Amino acid sequence: MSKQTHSFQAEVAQLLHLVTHSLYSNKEIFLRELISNASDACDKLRFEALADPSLYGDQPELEVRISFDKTAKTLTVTDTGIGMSEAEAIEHLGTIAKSGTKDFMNRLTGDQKADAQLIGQFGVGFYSGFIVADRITVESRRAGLPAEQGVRWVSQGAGDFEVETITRPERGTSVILHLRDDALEFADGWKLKELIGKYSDHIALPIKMEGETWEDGKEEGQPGQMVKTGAWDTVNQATALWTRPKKDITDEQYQGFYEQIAHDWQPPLAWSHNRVEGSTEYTQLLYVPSHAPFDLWDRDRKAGIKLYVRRVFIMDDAEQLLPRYLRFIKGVVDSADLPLNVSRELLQESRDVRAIREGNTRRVLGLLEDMVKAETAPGANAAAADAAPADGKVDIGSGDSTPAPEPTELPDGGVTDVVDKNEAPTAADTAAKFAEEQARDAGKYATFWREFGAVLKEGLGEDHANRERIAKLLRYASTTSDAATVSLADYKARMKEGQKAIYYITADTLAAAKNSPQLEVFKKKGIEVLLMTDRVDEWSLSYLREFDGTPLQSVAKGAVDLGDLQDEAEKKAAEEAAESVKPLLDKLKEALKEQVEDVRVTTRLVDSPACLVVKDAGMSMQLARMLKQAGQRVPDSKPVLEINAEHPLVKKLDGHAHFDDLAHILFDQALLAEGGLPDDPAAYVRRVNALLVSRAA
Ligand SMILES: Nc1ncnc2c1ncn2[C@@H]1O[C@H](COP(=O)(O)OP(=O)(O)OP(=O)(O)O)[C@@H](O)[C@H]1O
Repeated sequence: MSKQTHSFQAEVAQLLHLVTHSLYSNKEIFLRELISNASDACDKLRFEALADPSLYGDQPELEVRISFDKTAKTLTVTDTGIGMSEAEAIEHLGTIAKSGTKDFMNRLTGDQKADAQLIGQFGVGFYSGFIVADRITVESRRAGLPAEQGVRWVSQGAGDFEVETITRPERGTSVILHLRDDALEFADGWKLKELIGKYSDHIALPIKMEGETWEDGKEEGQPGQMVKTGAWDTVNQATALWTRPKKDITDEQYQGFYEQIAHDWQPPLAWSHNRVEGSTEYTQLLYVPSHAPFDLWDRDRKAGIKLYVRRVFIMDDAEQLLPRYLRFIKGVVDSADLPLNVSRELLQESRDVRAIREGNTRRVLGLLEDMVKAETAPGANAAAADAAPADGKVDIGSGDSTPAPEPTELPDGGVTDVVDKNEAPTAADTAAKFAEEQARDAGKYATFWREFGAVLKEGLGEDHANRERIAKLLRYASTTSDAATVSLADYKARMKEGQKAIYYITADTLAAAKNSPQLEVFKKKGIEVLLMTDRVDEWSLSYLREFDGTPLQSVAKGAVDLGDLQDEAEKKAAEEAAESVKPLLDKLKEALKEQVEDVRVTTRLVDSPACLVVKDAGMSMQLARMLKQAGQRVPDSKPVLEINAEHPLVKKLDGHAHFDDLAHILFDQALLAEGGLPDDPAAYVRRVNALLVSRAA
């Protein structure tokens, strides 16, 4: 077929412009992106070939070859992966299927470093080739298609690309970059090897380069040069990182692997690498990222765990391997038990998967607990070091050569971690290492909480089995701390003598929570109240009725019962006040019968005249508002108006000429004070103005 010219989808053209301009200062990332695509293509072939081994044809090797030609100014990345048919090349290299790409463009900041980090997350990988090339030729043949059905795709990275049919004897893809004059540094063996080591060492597939050797000039005075030997050498480690013994892996390598699988160039906060043995056998390598992705709140967001079965890549985003509330975790699970042809449907039913999921959950919670320990016990001693390594990293036995040491049974579920006992360090070593790790880890949990705390809270409702562990990890702001640093245990330790509950309030913002009239009596008595402002708080706390034997009590629900914190005299005064204003309460009830369920005297107010509360079992007004905003149906329920009998405004009410207006103003103000809006704001304004005028007159 003759050449056809196609236009890029408008978004691609726009993207190309952005990519080549904004990433120019970080040129070298193109190689990582192209190798990553080549590796994905090989993974795809390996997976499809499980069902149809003939796809391998006469080329069983899966590998990536990188070659360059200084004279022709080209750099070529070739893989023996799945390849592309002509239609696929047009589709995959000419359009962007992902809806996230628009988001990508909106997020480009002009700050080149930040933008470079975004590139991988949004899958604009291939186009990064245009940072260093003024023309890219892609030659490909899809596995299973005959040699005559190869395709050549050529583009200069502007508005269009050309496609023609070619004969290509080999399966797979070659991406040929025609280097720009200012990118010729990449047509160099040393440079390329350095970049492969930096970015792609952990690709579980051989990356090969042709060997070079020095040849002296043939004649006197002629300069020598490097010449190709014709032998292809593997230049990366080419073993799946998670199968290597932990002691052989450096922190930099763990971080490099994280970059590769998470497409995140900021180092993770912590990781945990274990082989688990027992009735279900698997290796897990799980990372806690240091920042939230842009789509953390997207309900359809992909999960971050890659599933392998005996080192064969099976799928990305295996959502069954961790509960949803840990969806921010990235990593790899390699199962020894699952069948290679496992499907997503099968995963849902598998007992092994359930065991892995539970094991992963425990491990992540353990990692978080270790971060907390590192924060709360600086300078811990060797005894603590014996109990737990600071970052939860546990030694792993060798994947291949060394037989795994005997595991010790853990009481909680039959899974075990393999600890290489032969390598046991001395107590002094451990203590020194632990102290060093702690210094490094200080502040990590605070970072974690800031980024992911709100997601972890979902676990209260989602994961009954681990609810207590999750509860210990929660952090809130409180009337003693604006920062979300107060744990429920801290709170309990500070409770007043005679205090029977952990008090909290939910609101839209910290300011609204802090200044809520409902807090007045708590402030007066110096009782700490937790301030909750996450949308998920109210819902999640409905699953946490108590912590360590102490009930949690919303200060905006039910009547305040400060129990022993109120002395007899106060109780008596309150009862008397209630009696004396009874006729007023009846009148208010009548005036506001459309708005409120009841009117009663309160002891929770000091400076404000009134506030609104809901009944003990009722949905808080804050949650009701949130649900309504989200378009959900909310059962109609009216709040209770509580009035402060000591307040001058309340005292003035009885017998006032504008009683009805005042009653409504009292109600609307109470609503405003706790973050709501009057049903009829104009009527509220009218009433206030009428009163102001009548006073002025
Ligand atoms: N070497 C290759 N072999 C086969 N298909 C490829 C190759 N390189 C790219 N493709 C196809 O082109 C598509 C677009 O590649 P691109 O790098 O732009 O995004 P991506 O790989 O999907 O995303 P990301 O870079 O985030 O992994 C790929 O999804 C794949 O289908």
